[in-house]
Formats: sequence, structure tokens, C-alpha cells
Amino acid sequence: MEANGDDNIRSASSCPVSSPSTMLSMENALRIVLSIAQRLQTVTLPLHDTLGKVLAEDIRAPDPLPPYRASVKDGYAVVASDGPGEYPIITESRAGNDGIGVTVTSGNVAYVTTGGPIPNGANAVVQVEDTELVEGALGESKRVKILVQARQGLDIRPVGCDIEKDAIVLRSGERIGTSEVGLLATMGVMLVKVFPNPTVAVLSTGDELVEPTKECLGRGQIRDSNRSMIMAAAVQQGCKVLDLGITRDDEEHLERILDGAMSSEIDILLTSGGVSMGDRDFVKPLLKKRGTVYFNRVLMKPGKPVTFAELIVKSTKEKGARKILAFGLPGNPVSCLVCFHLFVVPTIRLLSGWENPHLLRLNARLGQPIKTDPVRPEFHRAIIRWRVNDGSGNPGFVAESTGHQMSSRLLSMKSANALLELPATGSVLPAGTSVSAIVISDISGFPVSDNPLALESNISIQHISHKQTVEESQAAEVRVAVLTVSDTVASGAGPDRSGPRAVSVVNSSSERLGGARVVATAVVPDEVGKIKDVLQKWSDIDKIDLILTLGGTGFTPRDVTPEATKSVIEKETPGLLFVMMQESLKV
Ligand SMILES: Nc1nc2c(c(=O)[nH]1)N[C@H]1C(S)=C(S)[C@@H](COP(=O)(O)OP(=O)(O)OC[C@H]3O[C@@H](n4cnc5c(N)ncnc54)[C@H](O)[C@@H]3O)O[C@H]1N2
Ligand code: MOO
Repeated sequence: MEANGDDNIRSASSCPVSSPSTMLSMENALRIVLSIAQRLQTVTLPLHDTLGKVLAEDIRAPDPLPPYRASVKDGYAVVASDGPGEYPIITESRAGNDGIGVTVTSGNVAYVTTGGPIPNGANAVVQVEDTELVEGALGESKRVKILVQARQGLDIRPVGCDIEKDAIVLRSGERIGTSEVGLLATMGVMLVKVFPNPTVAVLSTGDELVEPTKECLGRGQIRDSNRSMIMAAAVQQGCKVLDLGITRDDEEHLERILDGAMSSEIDILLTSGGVSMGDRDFVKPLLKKRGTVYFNRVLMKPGKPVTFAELIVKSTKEKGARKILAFGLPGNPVSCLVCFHLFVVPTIRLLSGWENPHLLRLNARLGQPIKTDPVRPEFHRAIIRWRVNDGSGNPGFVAESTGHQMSSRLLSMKSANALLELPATGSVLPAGTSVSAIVISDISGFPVSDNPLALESNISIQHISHKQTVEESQAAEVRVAVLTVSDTVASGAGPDRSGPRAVSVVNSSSERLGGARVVATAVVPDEVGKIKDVLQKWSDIDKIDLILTLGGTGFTPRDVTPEATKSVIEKETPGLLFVMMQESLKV
């Protein structure tokens, strides 16, 4: 592949400046990386070292499972046509210890435990619940009453019903998870051919950097956060890691370290810092000297100066020429980690044999308005959570920004589990806008709703960070909670027509209302206690400004919303507004 036209780099100062129109998009840059990357040579590992790796061979079952006809229940193996009646128990067949050589004939039964082999002659199992032991003289029964008519084959697992002999159980290219480890064990495969995970070397560059162990910082010094962070991120992806330490912004020093790294058995080299426009940004020229730089600018925010190169290690007699993929990650900690996720994780996956190396994308609705960059598409750090109501009245993911997005502010990465892909329009995307979210960490750690009340009364609340930027807090001035009061809806007998409508009306009129937004919804039956409970809890939450109740305001004895609301209103809740409306909300 041809190197990108603008990386004809000799020294940092001669590095040409790319304009946004000539810069690569993140997708195209990633496409280049993935077209250069190649799967690593396969290895054979003991079963216990294969979790998370990709299988490099098909695995056939050497024998059937179960290898014998096995009982599904604890009960009695019978001849089905015998039917109900009292029968002698001629043997006991337990899992792992069967009554070998015994044949069950018509008029006899055998005791079997779950998983135990079915004796020859028997063709059904009657579970113990459908039998009665007949007490024997010494309190030990050798006879049993069968109370039901069993059909042939009842509660018997035939030979190979779970896994057929010679079936391909696992295919090359499949990733080994916990169940695959179990399947390999059940087939007795103790040595497995897999793709190894790459070895990654990590280097920080910069005169200002000191080891994180340094207690007192001198003038102009900061502790190196990127190296620890990127090494941890690489370990998280299953990689072996080589720590190359910190280099000064000194061309010779950097070259020595780079050459040392290239002579070790690494697959990926990650540097951070020194890839921008500074007069001592030596990383790019050095990568160019040792291989091919494919790009050094990408139209993205953060991460613009991310650089990608392929380094060729000279061949030796024993080993052929080797390739190392090198990423010059930007020094700003957020840019560094975002680029790791967007470029390095898919690369690691491809080298490790993944058939689809791309990060998972899903749709999420913005929990607050977000201003987009006018020039660079942004990868906005966010926490996405599954909500019973994502603002549209339907369940879905809601994205909460991690706050100020400066690329030096590593706190904007804290707890972030997604990067929202925001287009470069320079406009404000209103709350509720559906955007693509790239998942960058395990989202299973986040509960369905982070509101402990939700389980009790089907309430969901979007928590808003206390440290909102001015822009965000202005846009979220009126926080509204919507309570549907209806026996029909609460019991599930009918749909909630008013609640979701109210939610979308409030959210879509957010500009007119100066930034109103629904932050909690709930459904309760027409019961004073239940209504009061929810209102009480909401009025205790100082982030809610307005509670809107829908329904239960008529004149029948079931219309108890005013009564329930009265007691809560009487409580001191300064600044909290209540509006009661009929269920057939007119807006
Ligand atoms: N004239 C221009 N200047 C900059 C541009 C530009 O286009 N034109 N791009 C900016 C962007 S965007 C980024 S991102 C940064 C990237 O700069 P470098 O990759 O060269 O990184 P440094 O200059 O070495 O450091 C930037 C920043 O990050 C801190 N840093 C560096 N390494 C570490 C580390 N290991 N741990 C913690 N913090 C680190 C460093 O102290 C700087 O504050 O360039 C912009 N400039
Ligand atoms: O790309 Mo830089 O990462 O905008 O700060």
C-alpha cells in the first residue's frame, strides 16, 4: 500500500501541515491499519491458557456425549409398555456406577439416578415423584409402585444426543470463552492450536515526564500517566507487555530505545507524545527512518496527530524479516487512550485472529444537549446505560457525557464505557438525539437503571453530574419527573399512552422551556400509599424541579392522586412544583 502523501517527513520542522480536507477520516485510517496488519503465526497451548484466544483448528468430537443412554431424572428405568403397577427393583444404576450386565425385562424395573446409564432392556424412565416405594420387611424396599404410564423414550438421553461422534463442535476462527473451554475439556482436547495475542512494547516520550514514583515534582515536571495506562489497556486486551520506560526528547536517545525495542520479539510498538508540531517531536521522523509511515494526521477529535507506521526488522539467518506495527499515540492522555481504543484494539484483535476486529457500536440517545466541533468529528466520552425509558418512551441506551472533553483531562475518560461518534457540524445536538456509540469497555457492570427505586416502582432516573459545564447546566434547567397513575397500566393490562407522550412533549419542547428534560418516570396503581411513596422519594431528590402526575384526578373513589399529592405538597419542598393532569393529557 502507498504511504499517505503528506508523510514525506525528514525532520519534525519540515513536516507538512495537512488541511482538514486532505486529512484521513478515522474510518479510512483504520482501514489502512487493518489492511497492513496480519494474523500472527499459530501456537499450540495447554487448554488452561486458551481463554479469550481464537481457535486455529476445527475440533471434532472423538466420542459421542453421552457415551451411553443416560437418565434425565432420578427414578426408575422401566419397560414402557408395562404401564402402572407394582414391580420388583432388580438393580441400581447410578451416575458413574451402573448395574453392568443387568437387563431389565418386562415386569421388572431398575433404580436410576440422573446421568446414570439406562440398563439394557429398559426404554423409559419414570421419575421418583410418579412412584411410591413399597416398604419391605426390614424397612428396605425392593419393590416400587409405578403410578403413571410412561411413553417410550421418556427421560432418556440417547447416545450422542448432546454431541454426536465426529461432529465438528468448534470451528477455526471461533473465540474461546468459558463454555468453549468446557467443550474442549469434554472432548479431551488438552492442547489447542490458537492464534497468540501480540506482544506490545510501550514507550513514553517527553522531557517533562518523570516516573509516577516521584513524590515531589520539580518545575515543569509531570508524572508519566500514559505508560501505566496503555500497558494496563494492552494487558486488558490479553497482550504481553514490554515496558520501554521514558525517553527524553532527544533524537539519539529515542533512536537507541527504538532500535532496542525492534530487536526484541514485539509485534506492536506504542509510543506516546512527540508526534505533533513541536521542534522536538522526533517520533514521526524516526518511524519514517525505520519503515513506512502510512499516516500522521487523522481528522478526529481527540487524536489528530496519531501516527501509524510499519517497521521492518532486518532478517537473520534463523528468522525471516519481521514486521512491527508502530503507533505514535498523541501525548495528551485522553487522545492517547482514545487512539488506543480506536486503532490499537482492532489491530490487537486482528493479530490475535479475530474474524471481526471492530469495536461494538450501538445506538444511544443523548441524555443532555452536546455541542459538536465544527471541523473534526468528535469521539465524545460518555457513560451509556440501559434505561426503561430512553426519553422516547421506549427502552434503550442513554448516554451521559463525562463532562469537559479537553484532551488533557483524563477524568473525562474515567468510567467512560463509550465514545459517541459526533459529526463535525458545529451545532448543538439536542437531548434525545440518537447517536452511534462505540463501546470501549464492559457495559455489563452498569445496572439496568442506577436508581434503587426502579425495582420497586418502575422508576428510572438519569443522574446528572454535579460538575456540569456551564453549557450543560444551562441546557438542563427544568428537571421533570412524570408519574402515570393507572391500575390498568401498572398491572400491565394496558399500554401507557400518556407517560411516554408527556416525556416526548417535555423533551422536544426543551428549547422553549429553557431546557426542560424528563429525568424520571414511573407507573403506579390508583393507590394513595403507592403514589405517595414515589412522590415522597422524588421530592427528596433535589435534582427534580417539577413533578407531573397523569391520571387519578376524577371524581370516583379510585381517583386518589389529589389526596396522595396533598400530603407531599404540605412537606417543605422549596422550589418543587407539582402539576396534576388527567390521564388523557392534552398538550
Ligand atoms: N501547533 C500545533 N500544536 C499542536 C497540534 C497541532 O495540530 N498544531 N496538535 C495538538 C494536538 S491535537 C495534540 S493531541 C497534541 C499532541 O502532542 P504530542 O503527541 O506531540 O505530545 P506532547 O506534545 O509530547 O504532549 C502533549 C501533552 O501531553 C502531555 N503528555 C505527554 N506525554 C505524557 C505522558 N506520558 N503522561 C502524561 N502526560 C503526557 C504533555 O505534557 C503535554 O501536555 O499536540 C497539540 N499541539
Ligand atoms: O487531538 Mo488532540 O488529541 O485534539 O488534543
